[in-house]
Amino acid sequence: MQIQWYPGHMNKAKNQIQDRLKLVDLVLEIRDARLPQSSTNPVLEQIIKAKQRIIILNKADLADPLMTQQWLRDLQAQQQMALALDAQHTNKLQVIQSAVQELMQAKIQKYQQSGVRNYKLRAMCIGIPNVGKSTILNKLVGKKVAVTGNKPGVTKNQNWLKTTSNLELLDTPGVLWPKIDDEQVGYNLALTGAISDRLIPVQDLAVYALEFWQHEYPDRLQTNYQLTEQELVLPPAKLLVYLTQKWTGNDDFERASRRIIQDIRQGLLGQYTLDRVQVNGE
Ligand SMILES: Nc1nc2c(ncn2[C@@H]2O[C@H](COP(=O)(O)OP(=O)(O)OP(=O)(O)O)[C@@H](O)[C@H]2O)c(=O)[nH]1
Repeated sequence: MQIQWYPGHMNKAKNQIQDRLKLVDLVLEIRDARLPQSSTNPVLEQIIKAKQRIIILNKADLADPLMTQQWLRDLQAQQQMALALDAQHTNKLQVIQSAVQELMQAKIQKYQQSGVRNYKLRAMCIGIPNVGKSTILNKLVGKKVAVTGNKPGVTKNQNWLKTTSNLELLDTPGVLWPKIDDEQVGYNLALTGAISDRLIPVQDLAVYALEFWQHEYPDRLQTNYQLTEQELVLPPAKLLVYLTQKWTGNDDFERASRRIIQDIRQGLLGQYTLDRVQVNGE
């Protein structure tokens, strides 16, 4: 798989995030609920760890609800505050405000004890492209704000965006590039549209998706594509051949592959979570 990755990018992202971290009390780390693992960066994880953090599994409306619950339990078991969100269809993000107050309890108490009333809690949104950072920022602020974070170096003076509570947000979200040294992570990111699927041959992506659905959600695959029991268990590459012939009447594998990927993105194959929680013994 050819995915361009240069250490320079990583260093730049690392330095930018590190600089901005000094300005905030906490980090709102936005992940894709379908990819709680693949949509983060293990290297930058070390830097962020130093700060108080709330992990937001966004796009929960697209993810498998049972898996989301398992992921939340898993994160909470690691003493990590985490919540699931559908920022697209939720107007008020009170759930984030409440989590911030809970996480910052000790700091709030200190302010209160020293008689400071108009204290602010400052946060930064962080996340890989397309996870919903702008959507969340806009909704927390209550209006559409220009987000300049994806253009490194543009913003010199940091602006603070006010929300309806005592939370203020840095106007430049930190872009957390995914670390793609694992082929499966690349496939997961491409399937959800987090990275361009031109980076991976479309047929490979379709075969990967078929294999995943055969394994995790066979009923939906069977119903949606009207497969017999025998067809459902074909090796995934053979299943793609079968579907291609059925749909295109010829060997237009690319068209059939695109259809499968489109069906997944449009939700025709249901809610799904590509990163599975590792349960002990698995
Ligand atoms: N279904 C669904 N879509 C969402 C949700 N949140 C955001 N989106 C959509 O996901 C796409 C990306 O959202 P953005 O808010 O632009 O994401 P971003 O992280 O700021 O993206 P970059 O600017 O690329 O870094 C948009 O089409 C949003 O409408 C959600 O909770 N559910």
